[in-house]
Amino acid sequence: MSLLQVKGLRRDFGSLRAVDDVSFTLEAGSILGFIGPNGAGKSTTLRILATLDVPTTGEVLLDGHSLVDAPDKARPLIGYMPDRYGTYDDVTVFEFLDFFARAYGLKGTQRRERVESVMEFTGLTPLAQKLTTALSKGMRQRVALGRTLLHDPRLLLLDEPADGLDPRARIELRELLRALADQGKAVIISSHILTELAEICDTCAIIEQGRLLATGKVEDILQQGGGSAVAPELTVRLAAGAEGDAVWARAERLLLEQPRVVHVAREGEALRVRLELEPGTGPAQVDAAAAVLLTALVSAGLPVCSFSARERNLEDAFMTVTKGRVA
Ligand SMILES: Nc1ncnc2c1ncn2[C@@H]1O[C@H](COP(=O)(O)OP(=O)(O)OP(=O)(O)O)[C@@H](O)[C@H]1O
Repeated sequence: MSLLQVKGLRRDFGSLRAVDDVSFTLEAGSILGFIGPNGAGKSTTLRILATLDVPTTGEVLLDGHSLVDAPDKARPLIGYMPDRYGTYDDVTVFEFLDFFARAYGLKGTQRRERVESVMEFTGLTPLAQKLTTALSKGMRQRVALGRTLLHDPRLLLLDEPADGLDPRARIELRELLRALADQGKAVIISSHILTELAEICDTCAIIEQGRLLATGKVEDILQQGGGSAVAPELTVRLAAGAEGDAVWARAERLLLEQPRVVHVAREGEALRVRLELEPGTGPAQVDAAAAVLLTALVSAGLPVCSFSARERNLEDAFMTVTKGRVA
């Protein structure tokens, strides 16, 4: 049985249906990316999963306990990090975590050990005596994550945890979440930053206007709707040398004369080439089309120094699944 089972979840706010018939399951040890634009219903769904709200209809089972009928049994299993989390003035990292550990009912040595182990895991030990208000956003966010881990929950619900983090803090967050999944925790992370989710998640769910448009393994979603595993876009780099712009212009003209090429644009030191291929085209046909272009460029004496097809990414899949209706 899956750790989390969400069945036909619906949440109406007056006449607005914020969550509309959402169903999915999540296994222990896996990370689900919850993707959708602003207002899609991500936070509402996560709040219901955190037992902070109740669905209009539908059912959620966590380790067999109904979140609607027996929230008290499910709560100890849940760690929830909302999209806006506060810290208190004049409180150190240790005091902040210790306060919440008390709230979770931990006592004495057990409490101290738990706070220390959470600080160790999140890399906060050297900052234990720093005021939380003096921390960077990335570090404050680790404190918030640490707070959700104090009672060792089995399901982690993280609402836009990567929002506003710099690239380094994002990578570090990714590593922390992977380590938590490796410990057997199930993680749901919502975001509108698609590329980032692709790297971190095992499965993903795309939501728009309250409805799930696609769910499944990231690889399967990448294939969905687009028909091909590889986006028909190529990147060509030239060793243009002294001739410079003339070489780029020649390559651009030549590429535009080739069959299937619909668009060529210079981007810095590369040409991006878009192809038009029939729906259902597979990677082999994309490769064949690319080979024709490479042969044409080399035969014309153009100094190609790199030539690659761009992998279809989650952003492409999102645009296909939502039919480009949302940005
Ligand atoms: N308490 C509420 N009362 C009325 N409407 C609400 C309430 N909470 C959310 N909504 C509405 O429900 C819809 C879904 O909101 P939700 O916050 O779940 O979206 P989201 O995907 O998390 O977006 P964001 O990334 O902007 O937080 C929105 O139209 C929102 O205005």
